[in-house]
Amino acid sequence: MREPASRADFEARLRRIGDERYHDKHPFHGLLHSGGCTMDQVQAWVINRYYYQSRIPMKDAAFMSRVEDPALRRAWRSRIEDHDGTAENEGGISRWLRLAEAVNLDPEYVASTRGVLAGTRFAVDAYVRFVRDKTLLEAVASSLTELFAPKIHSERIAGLLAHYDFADDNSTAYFQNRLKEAPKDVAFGLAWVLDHADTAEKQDACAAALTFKTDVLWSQLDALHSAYVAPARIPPGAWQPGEGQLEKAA
Ligand SMILES: O=C(O)c1cc(C(=O)O)c2c(n1)C(=O)C(=O)c1cc(C(=O)O)[nH]c1-2
Repeated sequence: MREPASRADFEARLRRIGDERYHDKHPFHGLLHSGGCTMDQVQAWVINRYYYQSRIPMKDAAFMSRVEDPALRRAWRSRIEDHDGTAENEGGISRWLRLAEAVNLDPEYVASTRGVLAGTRFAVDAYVRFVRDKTLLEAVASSLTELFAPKIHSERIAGLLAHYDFADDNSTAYFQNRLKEAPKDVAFGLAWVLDHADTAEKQDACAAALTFKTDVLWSQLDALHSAYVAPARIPPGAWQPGEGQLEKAA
């Protein structure tokens, strides 16, 4: 029988997956963060990325519906509140729609998810299904891309503020908040995975789940890049620049 890797080696294996495959290395993020995106491309990103945001609490609800341990459900449920909000706190979805307004998109249009690329839908829906259908261990492991998210959120805040007129504390509030919320989630998720992946096979399954998730993220940006960056090839039915605007440009 194969021995499982030590905790430290297993964690290093998971972190290497992020080093090699996380979507901070995708060329679309290079464009966005360096000020190279046109406003049409920024709008396309906001519209498509909303679909990911909108599905995250649904995948967390799918996860929780399968958890029998009340302590695990209690640790997990703040993820849903972070996105959907509470009576006291605005959630991430509403913050994302503030970003939509700041880039002159009609938030109702964005929330309708009309015009979202098929490639975005396929990738995001696959993530929700993965979490619904795989083991709880694989589901938690697939959330661990958030280990690598604070770096990209910091880069994004700095890049947007430096390069785009729409960027300010209001429009970047989503990312500012994630910097506060994500560390507690990922510390819990990582410890849970390290505790529960107690065989070599389970460790392999966790690595595969995290790899799958990096593919989910990368594929969304591939779809966006192919549709909206020259030579742009917008698929039938997808958002066309000029649609869903808050107000007509003067
Ligand atoms: O901007 C990003 O690059 C990024 C990446 C990820 C991620 O790594 O999945 C998440 C987020 N943002 C995010 O804001 C978020 O709320 C989130 C939840 C999850 C998850 O898998 O449960 N990932 C992410």
